[in-house]
Amino acid sequence: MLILVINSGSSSLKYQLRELNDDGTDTADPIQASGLVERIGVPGSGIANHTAALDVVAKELDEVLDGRTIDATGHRVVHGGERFKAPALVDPEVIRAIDRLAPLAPLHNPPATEGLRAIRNKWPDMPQVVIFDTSFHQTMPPQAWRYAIPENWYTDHGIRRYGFHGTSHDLVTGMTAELIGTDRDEFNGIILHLGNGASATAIKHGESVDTSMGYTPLAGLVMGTRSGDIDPSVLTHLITSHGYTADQVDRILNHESGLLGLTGHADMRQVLESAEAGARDAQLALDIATYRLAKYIGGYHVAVDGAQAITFTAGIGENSAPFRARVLDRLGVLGVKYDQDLNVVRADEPRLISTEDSAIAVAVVPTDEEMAIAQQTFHLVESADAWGHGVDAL
Ligand SMILES: Nc1ncnc2c1ncn2[C@@H]1O[C@H](COP(=O)(O)OP(=O)(O)O)[C@@H](O)[C@H]1O
Ligand SMILES: CC(=O)OP(=O)(O)O
Ligand SMILES: [Mg+2]
Repeated sequence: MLILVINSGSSSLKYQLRELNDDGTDTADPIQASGLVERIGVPGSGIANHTAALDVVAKELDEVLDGRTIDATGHRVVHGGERFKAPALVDPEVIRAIDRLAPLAPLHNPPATEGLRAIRNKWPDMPQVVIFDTSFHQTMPPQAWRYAIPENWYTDHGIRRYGFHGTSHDLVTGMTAELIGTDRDEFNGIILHLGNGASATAIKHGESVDTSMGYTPLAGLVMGTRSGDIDPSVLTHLITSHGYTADQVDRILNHESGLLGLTGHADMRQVLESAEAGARDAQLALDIATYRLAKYIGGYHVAVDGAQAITFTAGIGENSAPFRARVLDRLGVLGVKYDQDLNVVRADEPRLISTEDSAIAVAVVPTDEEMAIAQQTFHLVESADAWGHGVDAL
C-alpha cells in the first residue's frame, strides 16, 4: 500500500510517500519519495497557500509514481482538542470539526484543513486519515490538565493543557518499554522529545499523565525560538506599559525567544559550538535550558511514582551527546549514572546509555513520526474497508 504522509506547518509542508506491506509493516525501502515546500504564503516565494504547495507536491509525486496510485493520505494535525482521542477517517464533518478547533491552533490547524480539502478536490476517492498531536495526552488526569483559573474559562473557551508531540511520545514510549524489557502497561518513565519544538511527557502504565506543553506548544521547555514557561504578567505588562501589541508579544515569544532570543542562534549545534568557544550567552542559554529540563525530570519522577527510564528523542535528543551529558549531570541526586563511552552518536536504533548500577535507565530512541502516521493510516483504512464490506453484506 502506498501512503502519502503530510505534515502541514504554518509556512511549510513536509511530505513522505511510504510503501507498506500488506500486513502494515514497512517494506525494505519504505520511503519512496520525500520533500519539503517552504516559505508558503511568504511574499515573492511564488507559493501563495497550502493548496498551491500541494500542486507542487503532486507534480513531484507524478514523476515518482510512474502510473501507480496513492492508496491513502495520513495528515499530522496539531490540535484535536478534546474531541479527537484517536486518529480519524476524514469526512466533511471531521474537516469542519478541525476548522472549529482553529482558534486553539491558529498557525497550524487552518493549513491542515486546507491540505485536507485540496487533496479531496484533487483525488476525490482517496481515503484520508488525520492523526493528532494532542490525542495521546487525552489520558492525563484533570489535576494535570486543568489550570487554576475560573472554571468558565475552561467550559466557555476550552482553556486547559492539551499537550503536543503525542505521536512521537506514544511511539517512543512503546520502544522504550521494549528496550528495557517491560510490558508497556507496566512502564513508568519520562520521554524527552527535543527537536525545534521540545516537550517532556510523564508516562505511567504506558499512558501520558502529564506533559510540559500546554494550551499551545509555547509552554514548558526552552526551545529553538520559543520561550517555554514564563510568568503571564510579563505579557500584560509589555502590552499595557511598553506599547507592544498582543500580536507582537505572541510573535516574539514564539519566534524570537528561546535559544534564538538568548544567543542569536536557534540551532542547538551552533549554541553548543559557541559555548565551547567560550561565549557567555551560549553557556547561559544551555544552563537555562538544561536546568529547566532537569527540574521537569525531577517533577515527573514524582508524577509517575518513580521512573524506570528517561528517554531522549528527536533532533537534539537523538544526536547531541553533549546536550544529554549536560542534562544527566544534573540528575545525580536521583541516582542517574551514564556511561560516557555509550553517550555518543551511533546507529539509528534504540539503545541504553546508562550504567548497570544507574537507579533509572537512560535511553536514546530515534523517533519517526512519519512512519507512525503511515502505520496508523494503514490500520484505520484497512479496518474501514473491513467495516465497509460488512455493511455491504447486510
Ligand atoms: N548533532 C546535533 N547536535 C545538536 N543538535 C542537533 C544535532 N542534529 C540536530 N540537532 C538539532 O535538532 C533540531 C531539529 O530537530 P527535529 O526533531 O529535526 O526538529 P523538527 O522536526 O521539530 O523540525 C535542530 O534545531 C538542531 O538544533
Ligand atoms: C507541536 C510542535 O511544537 O511541533 P514542532 O515541534 O513540529 O514545532
Ligand atoms: Mg518535530
